[in-house]
Amino acid sequence: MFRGRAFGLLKSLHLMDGQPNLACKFIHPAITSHVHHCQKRNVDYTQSYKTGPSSAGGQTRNVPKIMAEQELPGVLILDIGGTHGVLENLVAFLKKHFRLITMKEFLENKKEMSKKIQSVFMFECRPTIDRELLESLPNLKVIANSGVGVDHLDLKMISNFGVKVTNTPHAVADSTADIGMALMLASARRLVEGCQISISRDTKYFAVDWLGVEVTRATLGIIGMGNIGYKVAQRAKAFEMKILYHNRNQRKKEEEQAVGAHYCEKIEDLLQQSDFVMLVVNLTPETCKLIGKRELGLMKPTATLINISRGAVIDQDALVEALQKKVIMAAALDVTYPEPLPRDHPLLKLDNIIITPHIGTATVQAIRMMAEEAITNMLAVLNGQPIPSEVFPR
Ligand SMILES: O=C(O)[C@H](O)CO
Repeated sequence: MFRGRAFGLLKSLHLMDGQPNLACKFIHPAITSHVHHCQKRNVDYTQSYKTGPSSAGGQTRNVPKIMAEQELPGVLILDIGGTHGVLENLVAFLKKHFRLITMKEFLENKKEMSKKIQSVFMFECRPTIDRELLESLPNLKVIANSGVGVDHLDLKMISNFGVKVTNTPHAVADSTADIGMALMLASARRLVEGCQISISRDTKYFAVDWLGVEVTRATLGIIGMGNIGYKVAQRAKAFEMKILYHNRNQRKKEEEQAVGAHYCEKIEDLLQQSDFVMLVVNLTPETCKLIGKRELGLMKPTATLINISRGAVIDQDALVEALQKKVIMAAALDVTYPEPLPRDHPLLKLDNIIITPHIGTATVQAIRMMAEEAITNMLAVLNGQPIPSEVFPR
């Protein structure tokens, strides 16, 4: 079992002394649909920055045109923790146009700064956006979240303050789908146990006593066919898997055809037929504890449950019981509640589970794209332009 701390967090506040004056969009060319989305809105990508030296895998990235001839008095608060090396060049680029400060610095100079802040730029769940913070930022216009999940934000309360929220659904898709596949393969082929056997140099071990199952041609049930779910389906197709999916609101006919997926109107049908069930939904009041005792009981005893969405989508007590009693064969979770689990949590005592510390987007590429997508959204709001990815209160 693998446990650890979540990757470094980036959080920032963006302060503007005057009106925003960036002719902006900030985009990674690999986010194709996002780019198309922006191109339809006449975005001008005439600037670029280098993510690092080419010898170290650095690339040239197009960024939005910035009206450098205009005065740019903005202040951007940026706490990028462990991601500093990865975002170094992006930070240097931003520094040309904004003054950068940290959240700590903001809190220490709240009185002087609070009126200047127009945007909060956050990675993961930091900083905490509560009523007190919102009350201290009278000119706040946007909270640009790096990540697709916004369950840590009280959207209604934020909207009541007249503040917009944006997210990064495109930047996260590939890396999160990769983690879904990695968990599925690792669980099926018992990679973590295998690693432990190798490390302990267990001479009594024979592979035939210790078999996994194959992912190839197995049935995968994807719950939530959004950007990430679709990327999972594309990968599963390469493994010749039979792909079932269930969406609460919408059937996705185009995606279905592209990957040869079958739509299950009833989640029960998907649960009963799948060898692997992968959860890729947003956490909302409707999806909270979507998978409980009843749903686990519908799954095959040979099935594996994979969760790359949010921990609370599963009733964890029910999962513990199902794994203990072998109602299902195994689980592989990148998300739990809380994160990390307390040391004595029963999930951590099971041997038919893999748990990773919410690393779906913990890649160099994803972190950069998330920061870029968030900045694109942030600048769009500040400039009164169409917002590529706005999240609305429900
Ligand atoms: O919400 C997301 O996109 C991931 O959990 C990373 O923040």
